[in-house]
Amino acid sequence: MLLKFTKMHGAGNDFVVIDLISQRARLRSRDIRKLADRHFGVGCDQVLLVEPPGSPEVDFRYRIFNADGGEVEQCGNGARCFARFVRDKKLTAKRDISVETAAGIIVLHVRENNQVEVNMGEPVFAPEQVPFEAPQQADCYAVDVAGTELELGVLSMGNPHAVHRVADTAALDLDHIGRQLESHPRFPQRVNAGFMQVVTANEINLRVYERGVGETLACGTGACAAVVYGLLRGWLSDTVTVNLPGGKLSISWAGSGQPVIMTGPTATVFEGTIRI
Ligand SMILES: N[C@@H](CCC[C@H](N)C(=O)O)C(=O)O
Repeated sequence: MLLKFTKMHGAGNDFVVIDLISQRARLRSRDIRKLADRHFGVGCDQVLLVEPPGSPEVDFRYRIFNADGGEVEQCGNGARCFARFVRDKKLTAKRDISVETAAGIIVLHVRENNQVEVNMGEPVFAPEQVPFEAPQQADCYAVDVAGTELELGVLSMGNPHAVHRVADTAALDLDHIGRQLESHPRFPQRVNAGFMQVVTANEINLRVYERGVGETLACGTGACAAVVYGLLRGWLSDTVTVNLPGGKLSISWAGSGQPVIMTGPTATVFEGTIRI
């Protein structure tokens, strides 16, 4: 079967986006892994599926698969590319687009300058909902990772995140520590592992070892999680520029009971067809 796709990225976090409204296909886990493979396929961190809505309350259904073939609940950079894609393909003319994800409904707003603002919903801290094994909820947790005790913020942005503050993100051996944290036994569904350096109260540097992928050039939900954790610890103010290896995101959070708002760029790289 020939499948049409679009290659996109948001701050370097790259995607193969597939329109399953205008074409029909059933993608198996091995098809996703092939699409994501940087040598034998197209290459991406995540495959995003654009599907018709399951209910009249929303405009589209948005499904996300990591490069390892596993379906996941949320992807922030992907959400921005999703909004750009459905407008470029004329699947909608709306600037406010509501989409159903495995983590609930999120709302995407396409600005005049093509930057997309996403209401990512409220962060969730209850350990059992992350999920994370802990006797009770706390602002931070001491977790032994490969023989080193790390102080971690743990929360869900629809998907699980652990965040650790470091003095210098450039000095990290992320492949080692990120891999160990991603599959730590206290995270039964594994975790996205973020390492943040506070530059000022309005700026951080962040590197993320993503669950099911490895280090990515940017992680939107990871940026949200880092800012939420930094704000709760009193290190950050309510609007923060997050410098990631592939670009910048702006994250705002007004505190408990409020949604996290993420703004950032999107880009289309090329379009193609692949035999699956
Ligand atoms: N790149 C993402 C997150 C993608 C999913 C993640 N790897 C997971 O397994 O939860 C983003 O921009 O948020």
